[in-house]
Amino acid sequence: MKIEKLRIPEVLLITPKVFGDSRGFFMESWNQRQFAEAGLQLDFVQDNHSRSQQGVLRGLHYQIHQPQGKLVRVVSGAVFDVAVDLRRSSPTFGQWVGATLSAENHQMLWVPPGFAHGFYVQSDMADFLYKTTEFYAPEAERCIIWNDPDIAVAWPMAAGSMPQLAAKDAAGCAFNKADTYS
Ligand SMILES: Cc1cn([C@H]2C[C@H](O)[C@@H](COP(=O)(O)OP(=O)(O)O[C@H]3O[C@@H](C)C(=O)[C@@H](O)[C@H]3O)O2)c(=O)[nH]c1=O
Repeated sequence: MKIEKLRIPEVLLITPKVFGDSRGFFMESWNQRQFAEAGLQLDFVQDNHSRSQQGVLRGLHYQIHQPQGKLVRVVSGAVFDVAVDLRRSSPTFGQWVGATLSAENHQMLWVPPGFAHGFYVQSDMADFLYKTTEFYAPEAERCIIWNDPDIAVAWPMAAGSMPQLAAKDAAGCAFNKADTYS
């Protein structure tokens, strides 16, 4: 398992070792010891699975209380996955990083607590799996609008095209009015 820091160094891109053979493949999708060696002692409490069709965008989501760390991956299809730093004390506050996660590249992203998270589905369909370090807390849920001009995520979609959004995501908050972390 290779664990790399991205431009925002707390966000990690994980490339598992994939053992292919005539039956298919095997990989470890989570290894507590290797994350501990990389400085992250994580206790996951929830595993989630969502399926989305092409053009769906979910995000940019976070929980202002009980902030969740998320270890995210794709087991069918491909998405562009994004983490936005919402920690006011951080030198990268308001910045984003992204990576393409797919069933083909098997890569995972570690999105730490203190970040908003979202993804855009590029394949016909995508199955998205993630582990979280805190339970779902709907009253603490917040959403920043996906196309906020200050954050300016470079979503891989044609200029002027609109993603498919949940009503709550279409009504997401502007970054400059959003609740953030200290
Ligand atoms: C996230 C979540 C939702 N739900 C329920 C609430 C709702 O009725 C239904 C669909 O929820 P949502 O529309 O919020 O699902 P979704 O838009 O997929 O929300 C997720 O988006 C990605 C980007 C994240 O980062 C996640 O943390 C989470 O916010 O599932 C749970 O029961 N537990 C959960 O942990």
